[in-house]
This record gives sequence, C-alpha cells and structure tokens, in this order.
Amino acid sequence: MSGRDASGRETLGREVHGETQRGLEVRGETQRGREVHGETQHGLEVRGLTIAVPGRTLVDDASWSAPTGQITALVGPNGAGKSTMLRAIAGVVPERATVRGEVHLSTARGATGRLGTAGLDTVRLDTVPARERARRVALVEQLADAVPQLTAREAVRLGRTPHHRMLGFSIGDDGAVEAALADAGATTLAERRLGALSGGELQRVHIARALAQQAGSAPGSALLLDEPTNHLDVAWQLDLLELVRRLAADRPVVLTVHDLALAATHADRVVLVDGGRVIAAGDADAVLTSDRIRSVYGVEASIDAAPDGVAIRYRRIDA
Ligand SMILES: Nc1ncnc2c1ncn2[C@@H]1O[C@H](COP(=O)(O)OP(=O)(O)OP(=O)(O)O)[C@@H](O)[C@H]1O
Repeated sequence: MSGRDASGRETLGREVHGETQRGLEVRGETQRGREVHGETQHGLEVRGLTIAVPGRTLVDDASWSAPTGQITALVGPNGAGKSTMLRAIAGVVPERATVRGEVHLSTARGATGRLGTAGLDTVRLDTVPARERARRVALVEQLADAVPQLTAREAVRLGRTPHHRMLGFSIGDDGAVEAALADAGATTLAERRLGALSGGELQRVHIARALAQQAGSAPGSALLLDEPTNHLDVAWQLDLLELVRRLAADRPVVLTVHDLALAATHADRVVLVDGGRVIAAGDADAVLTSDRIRSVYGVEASIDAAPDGVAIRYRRIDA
C-alpha cells in the first residue's frame, strides 16, 4: 500500500520502507518504478494531475497508481472528477483547459527487450504524440459512440486507426481484430449490427475495440473503463467483471464505478475521489471505511464481509 500524507492523500513515489502491499514488503523505489522484494512493479502512475478550466479546477493535484495485474476502481460522488481524470489520461481534455502533472506507464522489459535485462520500460504518456498515446492507453467511455449500422467487427476494426499510416490499414489488422473479438468474448457478435445489440453485448464490443486499439503496442498498454457496469443486469455485470479480471492479468485496468460494494469486492485497489482531489487510495478495506463514506457521500454505511465479497448498507444520516 502507498503512504499517506497528513491530509490522508496517497503519497506516490514516496513508499515507506517496510509497508506491505498485498503481502509483499515494499523496499523502496527505483527511478523507473517500485521494487517489491526484488520484483519490479509496473503499471500506470498518475502524478500531480491538475485540470482546470477558466474559473474552476476540475482535478486537483491527483496522484495515484494502477499496477499491472490488478483492477483499480475510481470511486467518488457524481461530479467528483473521475471521468475527467480518465479522459485526461487518454489525452482528451476539456476545451480551454490547462493541464499539469505526469502520467507514466511502466511495463516489464522482457528478455528480448533493450539490453535483455529485467526491469521496466517507462513511457511518459503525457509527452508522447497523440497516436502513440492512443496505442498505449484505450478508454471505453460511458456513452461510447456506437454507429448502429456498423457490424461489431467493423466497429472493432475502427480501433486500429491509431496504427494506420497513409493507406488506411496496417499489417496485422485482421489478426488484431479477430484476437480482440475473441479476448472480449465477442466473436459470436462479429456480424451483428451494433444497433441490434443489448447493453452488455455492446459493452463487450467496445472493450474489443479498445483491445484492438492496443494490440501490437509493445511493450504494453493500459485499459480505462468509465462505468462499464452501468445499465448491465447483475449477470452481465459479473460476466463483465470476469472479463476485466482476465484482461487485468497483463495490463493495468482502471474502471470507474458507483457501486462501492462492487468496487470493494472486485477491485484490488480503490481510489476515492471527491471534489477533484484524491481522498484516499489503496486496498478497498482501508479506503472504504464508514467514516470516509460519511464524509464524502454524507450517508451512514454499514460495511460487512459477505461470503463472496463485501456488502454495504446505506442510510441517510438523519434517518
Ligand atoms: N468540459 C468541461 N467544462 C467545464 N466543466 C466540466 C467539463 N467537463 C466536466 N466538467 C465538470 O467537471 C466536474 C467533474 O466531472 P466528471 O464527469 O469528471 O465527474 P465524475 O466523477 O465522472 O461524475 P459522474 O460520476 O457523475 O460521471 C463536473 O462538475 C463537471 O460538470
């Protein structure tokens, strides 16, 4: 787990020796990432992200991380700044916005990588050209555009756009599209038109499009999902979360969600945001306490361990 400063905010990049993260002792920080018991931890790291439009700061000095291999949930009230942060990581900011801060993506340097040594390759996403950024980070938005006449396969193919050069295609497009459809469990939907898909099916196609966008982006990429479980019934939610868990195995996955019990049950890490600021970040049980829920949401919460996760009941403070 990361350290906290006096205000309770996560102190990224200043990990305290001896603190544990998922049972592993954090020994210190390398220049390119964190060393965990000699292993190097990789993923997405947001440092001091500040986004302001004239007259208003939407995101205020936000620092948090999303390790590869884990699901990180961004939670917080309506208007907290979650979507603004995800969009900014993907390189999309409001008009006339000023943006400060850094976004780093670290991936394991494989045996065939530079010098053939173990370690991390880090790219600073906020400094790379837009097309490279699009290959390294894909965002599935809440109201992702869906042209109803397109087939799922055609929609997924659009994800390859950042890879195209002058001729409008790139080598490996077909393979990337089919692999993305398969990885998202959407192969059987390939010939269906988007306008005829259910919300859950459409969500899979959007995720497949994001995977196609990232395919071939050596050495790695991050997947951002804005409220992916919105409008899904409970069975589709579980299906989607299973898919997300699989995808998180080899990339950092960040999702926003309003259901705190779902975040506590399915995410490895929770980042609580309010008023554009990170209030706390770390393991769900450390972040989602009744006190914090009361102060951020203004409701009383009873949090209980349930056989398959965490159950939270809410009541109004004055009830
Ligand atoms: N382009 C913009 N110009 C000005 N303000 C904006 C712009 N985009 C978003 N905002 C404001 O920034 C704040 C944060 O919005 P954001 O959509 O990031 O919140 P959120 O946490 O994702 O909320 P929700 O859970 O309701 O989706 C809101 O008050 C919103 O009105």
